[in-house]
Amino acid sequence: MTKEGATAPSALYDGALLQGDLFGERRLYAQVIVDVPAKQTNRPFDYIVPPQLQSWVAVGSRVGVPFGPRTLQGFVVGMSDRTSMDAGKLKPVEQVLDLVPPLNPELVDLARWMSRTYICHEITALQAMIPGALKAKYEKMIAFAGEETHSPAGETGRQAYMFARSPEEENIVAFVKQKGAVPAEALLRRFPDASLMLRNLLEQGILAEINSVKDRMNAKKVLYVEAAADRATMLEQAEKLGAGAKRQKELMVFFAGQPEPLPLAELTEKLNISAGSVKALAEKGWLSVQEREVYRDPYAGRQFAKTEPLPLTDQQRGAFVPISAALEEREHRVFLLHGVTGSGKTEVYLQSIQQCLDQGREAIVLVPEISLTPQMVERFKSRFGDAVAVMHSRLSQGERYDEWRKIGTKQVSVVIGARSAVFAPFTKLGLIIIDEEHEASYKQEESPKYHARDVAVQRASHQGAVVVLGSATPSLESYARTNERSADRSPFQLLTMEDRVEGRPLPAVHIVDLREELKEGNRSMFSRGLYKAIEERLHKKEQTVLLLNRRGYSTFVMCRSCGYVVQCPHCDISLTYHQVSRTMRCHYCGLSEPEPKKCPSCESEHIRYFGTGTQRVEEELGKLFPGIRVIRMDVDTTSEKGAHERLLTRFRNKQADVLLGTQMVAKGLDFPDVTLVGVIAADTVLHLPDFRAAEKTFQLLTQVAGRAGRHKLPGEVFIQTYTPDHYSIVTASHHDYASFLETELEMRRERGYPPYCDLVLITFSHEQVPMLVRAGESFAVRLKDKWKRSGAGPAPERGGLCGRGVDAPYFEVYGPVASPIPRIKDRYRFQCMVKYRGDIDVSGMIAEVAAAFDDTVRQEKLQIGIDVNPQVLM
Ligand SMILES: Nc1ncnc2c1ncn2[C@@H]1O[C@H](COP(=O)(O)OP(=O)(O)OP(=O)(O)O)[C@@H](O)[C@H]1O
Ligand SMILES: [Zn+2]
Ligand SMILES: [Zn+2]
Repeated sequence: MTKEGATAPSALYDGALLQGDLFGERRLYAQVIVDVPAKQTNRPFDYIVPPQLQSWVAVGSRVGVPFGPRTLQGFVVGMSDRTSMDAGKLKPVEQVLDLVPPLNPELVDLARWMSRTYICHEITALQAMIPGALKAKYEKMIAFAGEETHSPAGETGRQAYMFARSPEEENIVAFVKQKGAVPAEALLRRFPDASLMLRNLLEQGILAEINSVKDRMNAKKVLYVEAAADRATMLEQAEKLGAGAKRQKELMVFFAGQPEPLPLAELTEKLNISAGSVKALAEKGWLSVQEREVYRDPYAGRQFAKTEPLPLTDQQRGAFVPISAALEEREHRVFLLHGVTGSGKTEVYLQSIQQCLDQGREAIVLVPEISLTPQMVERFKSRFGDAVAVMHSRLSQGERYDEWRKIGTKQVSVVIGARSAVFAPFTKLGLIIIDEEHEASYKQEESPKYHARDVAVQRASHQGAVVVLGSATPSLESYARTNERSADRSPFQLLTMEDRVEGRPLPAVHIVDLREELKEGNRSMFSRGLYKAIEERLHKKEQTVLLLNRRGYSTFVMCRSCGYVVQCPHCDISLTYHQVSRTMRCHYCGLSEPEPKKCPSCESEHIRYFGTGTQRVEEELGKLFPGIRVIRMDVDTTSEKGAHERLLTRFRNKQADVLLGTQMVAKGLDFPDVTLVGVIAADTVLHLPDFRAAEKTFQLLTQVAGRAGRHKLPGEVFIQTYTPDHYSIVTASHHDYASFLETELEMRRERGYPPYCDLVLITFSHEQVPMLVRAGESFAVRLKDKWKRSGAGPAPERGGLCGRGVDAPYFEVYGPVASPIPRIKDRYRFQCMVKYRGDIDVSGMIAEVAAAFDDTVRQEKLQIGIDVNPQVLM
């Protein structure tokens, strides 16, 4: 049973029961968003802040609050001395979970913005901002309800306590009383046979059951030992110890000369003594043992040699000066730094950060998870030392939590991390850098489906901070914004670095036509050119990087003789092969065709779906070059903690000739002896059913080519492909972003895709197809209706986007059609795509339509997923 009025222990009071009247002199109310992601709870609820908690509760605090029969975790999103509710009916905040609020008003606002923009519950956005360790864990606690509480039950509790009979019951009560509150589980572990007695005590009101919110992870604590007396006393007492206490004597002498506290573990190891000796001396009062909070430091013991700023090249200076000026002005600006691979973008970042720190402000650096390598971290740690916290998913939950805590306590002023580091709770943010800004991994694929780039811009505008988006291959969306003409969005400022530092040349790129190789009788996965080039590197003891892009493998059908890829006649997108039904399907319009037996273009029978893995490439390398040392880097070899780092370190130390891998070898690596890069098959991404396929191909090829010849030795690149004439491959081979951009923009304009419009993908899933079709169609109709009634005019004809001027407002709903992945876990999936342009509150409209489906969603188990500006169209 739950006791009315018994106040839960607060984390602040270390388990002691809170006391006192609910209303002190000052009335204070907290608006709280509770930990229930549902439509009914997607708004703040008012709670009374009791006087003893008033100095601890602030906007951004995590609290435990009663909600129905439960106690829930919640976030305080507002504070007020009045409430529009009936104050007499409001319940009090029970717990405050942190000494320092983990979020701040700016982040709370950001969560509201995310909730509107990405159509998600506010609690989902708030939860995304804190490390997993702080997500709520609910625990049943047993507390003493007797004389110490002033709760209504207090009196009976005390009386009942006097009637408590057995000594065992007395023991339990004494134990709970001493602890203040004990987790029910722990209590039963301590008194294994006491469940019946416990129930009695609860029923008599001596003990009370309370719900408590706990963190999943606690700060790590370590025992520290230090001398409890001065040097002379320690030595004097050491003399008095008998011969039997040799170890204790040693310890006393040691501590006589040791003014600083030492961790117990270190002490026992160093002096080879047992913890028992320490305990004995502590009991005698000569040593003191204390618990201290420590940080789990993933980089403990690592030395980072300090680096000094490099004198900037002219092009670096050209980029740095405007960034520096904006920082100086404390002006919110967004820069797009377009610098070729090896142009020295990192040094521009480092010096910009330095300036930001010199102003007493803070900086966030985002890098794609995959390129958050030790090398990258080292560059920042070496320049800024302990001021840097690192956050990525390969850290343990505890390590991540500790790195994050350093931000709140102002021990660090730079955070380098993957996507979610954009939420680092800095309050004096001056600069956010997003390296490789084109990377799809900046988009979170589960709710809240945010894009770190948009969040960064939003945060920076709020705090008057500068954003620098860096890339050798900027996304079309970002590039287009450097030419922004609409009144409601400010343009990004373009900064360009066209050359590598010290005039090092970009590598020479050879495109190899694999159809020719086959014609000449070469069935190996290595063309003759690439084979010779690898052989040469082995001879010269230089290194090779080989990229095998597995994404998209086995899904498209291609002719090995002529390179023809089966495409949808209506959509200009490759058809996807479905092995089970042996059919080819279009995921945009739903077309389905049987698998072809012969190439429709050249009649060859060498037409088949594509497939090859890194393991097979490794085997073949071994056969072709006996004794070759290969490091394979893919999901299989990097799943273990630290494996990624270990493999790269081995490669850097030249313990291997070839680094073979998936996308993870393409980014950020800077190894002086890599002079050859080979791409086994460049087409794999190209034929994904995705309007960004060409862009992704261009980016990947440019990035991986950029790994070669970055230092003294010149580099060379081989791109093997069945479509050597595709513009994304041709332009990548010439390092020609401008030409790629021109062609690709024209395609996007014609087909009506970003950056010429925005997209929202709405995915419906259900066990039955008819239900889905009905729901999808009704959704689309309602949405179109809303648009019409908004007075913005009739929806244009299909394809109308390209006919109109690129600036005219536009709105159209496509579908419903089957999703590219038509069934997941026995649920069928359909989707609608909204394309729009202009300052239209499409998120708001969709949210309203979705709300009308709430009942269906609940009753019929229909699921509706909404993805604003999706990166993945599956
Ligand atoms: N001003 C400078 N003087 C001398 N060397 C420099 C200078 N700036 C950068 N470098 C060196 O040039 C190399 C390439 O720089 P960096 O790795 O920053 O390139 P990048 O632009 O980030 O390339 P990528 O996009 O491929 O990651 C590095 O080895 C770096 O130490
Ligand atoms: Zn063919
Ligand atoms: Zn189609």
